[in-house]
Amino acid sequence: MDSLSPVATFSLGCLKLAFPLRHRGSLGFACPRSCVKGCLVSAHGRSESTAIEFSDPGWKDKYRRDFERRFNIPHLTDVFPDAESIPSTFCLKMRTPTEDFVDGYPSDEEWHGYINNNDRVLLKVIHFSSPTSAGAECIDPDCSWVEQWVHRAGPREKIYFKPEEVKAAIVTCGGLCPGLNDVIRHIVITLEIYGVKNIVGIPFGYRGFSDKELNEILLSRKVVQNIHLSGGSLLGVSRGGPDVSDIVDSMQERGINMLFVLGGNGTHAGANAIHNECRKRRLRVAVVGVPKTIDNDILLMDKTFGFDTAVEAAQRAINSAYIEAHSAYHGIGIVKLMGRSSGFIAMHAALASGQVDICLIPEVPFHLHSPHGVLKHLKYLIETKGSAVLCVAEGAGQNFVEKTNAKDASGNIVLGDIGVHIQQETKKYFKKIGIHADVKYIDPTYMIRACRANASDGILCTVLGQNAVHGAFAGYSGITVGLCNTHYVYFPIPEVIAYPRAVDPNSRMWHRCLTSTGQPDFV
Ligand SMILES: Nc1ncnc2c1ncn2[C@@H]1O[C@H](COP(=O)(O)OP(=O)(O)O)[C@@H](O)[C@H]1O
Ligand SMILES: O=P(O)(O)OC[C@H]1O[C@](O)(COP(=O)(O)O)[C@@H](O)[C@@H]1O
Ligand SMILES: [Mg+2]
Repeated sequence: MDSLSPVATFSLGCLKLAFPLRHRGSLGFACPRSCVKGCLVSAHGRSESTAIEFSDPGWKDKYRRDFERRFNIPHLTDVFPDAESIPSTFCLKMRTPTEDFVDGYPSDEEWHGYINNNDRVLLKVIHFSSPTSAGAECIDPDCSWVEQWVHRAGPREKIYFKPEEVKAAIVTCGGLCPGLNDVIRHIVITLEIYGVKNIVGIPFGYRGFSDKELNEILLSRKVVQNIHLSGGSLLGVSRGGPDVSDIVDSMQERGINMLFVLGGNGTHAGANAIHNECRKRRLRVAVVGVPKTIDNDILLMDKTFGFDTAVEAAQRAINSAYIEAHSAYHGIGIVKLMGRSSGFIAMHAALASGQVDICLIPEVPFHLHSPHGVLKHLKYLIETKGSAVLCVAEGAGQNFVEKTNAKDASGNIVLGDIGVHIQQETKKYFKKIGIHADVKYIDPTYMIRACRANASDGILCTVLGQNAVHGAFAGYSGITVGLCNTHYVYFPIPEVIAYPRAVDPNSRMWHRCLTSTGQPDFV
């Protein structure tokens, strides 16, 4: 059993069976047809405590109700039932930016383009008719169709913050990712359109809340106008930092009542904890996340911003490896790509380039030296094609490299270098079998994430940034923004970070990758 696989447990009377979910991304289901009584499998593939009797004709309603409860997005009125709303100051008809609304907010005009709070987006759009369909995500053994609706993102007609009373802060945490500046820019621009004048950036991630040497960065449309033209983050990023209670103390001191948090799963865990702490202290604060990670390891969304750009940059590294390998006598190009526990970058870059013969990802175990291992296949490729390109995700094959037992400041495990290991083993192997091989190793590491967002990511960042602000003004907190089946939605944070999203080896995408590389099973 793949040790990375989350496991769902199904109760069968006094028997408990465990089935690997093979990283189905969501709603993975692996219950045998004989299973008459199962547990609710959550949308993130985890078993829930609520047992569902599939023989009960009302089980679907029960499932839907539970789903609605889990995907409910927290709102200020949950804690402050008397919180009053005002008509939105955001509109599609453009105002003069200098207008001060001296006569009150322009609510008497006919503004259009608002989202109704009851608008929903379908989370899953495929009706799998059988659990054996490729990539099937089923709830019950018959793979019945159950609609799962999530909340549509966008501007609401009523808002819960008066713009002149808002102090908004933006913080970027974790590793860099193309598009951070684009998101910052659009958060600032949209806040200004609502009428917010007090906007600050917290420098260097969560650390900026506690480090007295670091000052807030004042933000305005003028300051952010051109920041999207370069990669990185205007505000800086960091891992580690103060604990949640110190962060909320600092927010209180600074008077921050809207916090926009750009980061990956760690950052979002922090954002959710900040949201909970604010609720505990009964602070009228909106905490809204925007998922950032080149690894694309956030659940339930089509993709995270920066991923496309990283794939494009990774593809360029693969192309160089191909040219080197193809131009050398018995050339072998090895490329190591980022992807801590998810092989999305490697898989997509391999697919995009069409030049990869072997793609190795953390989700799919492989052997190096066995008769069906990677090295044997490299020999076959050299003998038949004359050259070969291998691309490996950094989290793959960690069983072959020495454990470092080290963690970074955020508590992420520091991985062993699988790229260098494969390079060395390849050289040794070809020397041993007496076949010439010219091995070239490329590790583009930070080059794939320190770049400026491409056009597609630029648009994604723009819409995510805008929707983050709409969500905060609408009074939601503890939420994040995502792209779901090409529509923009709000998710409650815990649902998207329950565990890292990973490539499903049974998915069509991985099969397409295998079709493209032509690689066999390496076990
Ligand atoms: N479980 C957690 N609870 C609170 N904060 C966290 C948690 N995990 C990580 N963080 C904080 O979030 C920030 C970014 O986390 P990290 O894992 O480095 O990057 P990413 O958000 O990209 O996954 C760090 O400042 C870290 O201290
Ligand atoms: O050297 P750093 O900054 O720790 O970054 C390395 C990690 O950052 C990533 O690019 C993205 O990770 P995050 O989403 O946690 O920022 C990983 O693929 C990689 O393992
Ligand atoms: Mg992370």
